[in-house]
Amino acid sequence: MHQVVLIRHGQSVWNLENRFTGWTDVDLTEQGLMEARRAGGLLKANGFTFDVAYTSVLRRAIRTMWIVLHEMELTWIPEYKSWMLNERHYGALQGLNKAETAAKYGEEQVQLWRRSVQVRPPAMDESDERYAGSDPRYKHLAKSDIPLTESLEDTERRALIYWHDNVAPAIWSGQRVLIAAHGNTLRAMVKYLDRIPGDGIAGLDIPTGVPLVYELDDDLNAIRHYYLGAE
Ligand SMILES: O=C(O)[C@@H](CO)OP(=O)(O)O
Repeated sequence: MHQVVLIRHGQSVWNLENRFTGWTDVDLTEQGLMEARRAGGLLKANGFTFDVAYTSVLRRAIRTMWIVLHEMELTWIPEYKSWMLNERHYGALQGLNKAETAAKYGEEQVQLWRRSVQVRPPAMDESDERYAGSDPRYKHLAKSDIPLTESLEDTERRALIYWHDNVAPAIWSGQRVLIAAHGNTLRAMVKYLDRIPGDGIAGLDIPTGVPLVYELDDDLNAIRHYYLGAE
């Protein structure tokens, strides 16, 4: 049996302010830092350990991974960062308040943007100062890979390329893997691991800073999953 532990970053400043975040690089709040410390402590107390860790290029996930590894006395293990594990790109909605946007466009429309598998939020313009193409961390990307908006399905496509190219081989080689990522990247992985068809994932939200343990068979099909230390 194989095992992989997924963790969504701790509460971020924009989680707290209820703003669409996506690729915006906001930091953790005090509560988020505490959630990450608690997660690391819980993993250690429950006998977990890791050989390798993966995260996005966004500081809320990176910092969560670092804190978890620090608490576990595992800061020495190899860690890899990739834009492919970034949060779903929220297009032109990035930065807007979710409640104000719902008041303007209606709850139903905002729910579609947030939780539909295929619907993309309104796209950002390339001339927008928030455009990721002007951020040095994405300068090595092909222009066609730099999103202007993404559906959950788009996010799933890139996250699974990363899974198949990097994570699955590590698991198969016997390494114990930690992935610190984001609400929608992890929803996309859960959708894949649990083979949830269509819009079946719509009602699933992943809490911040709680380790989600997946036990996998030799073909990396999920056998069971559980949250560690969740009430
Ligand atoms: O704003 C975001 O990027 C995400 C995660 O916080 O929000 P949502 O819950 O709408 O997917």
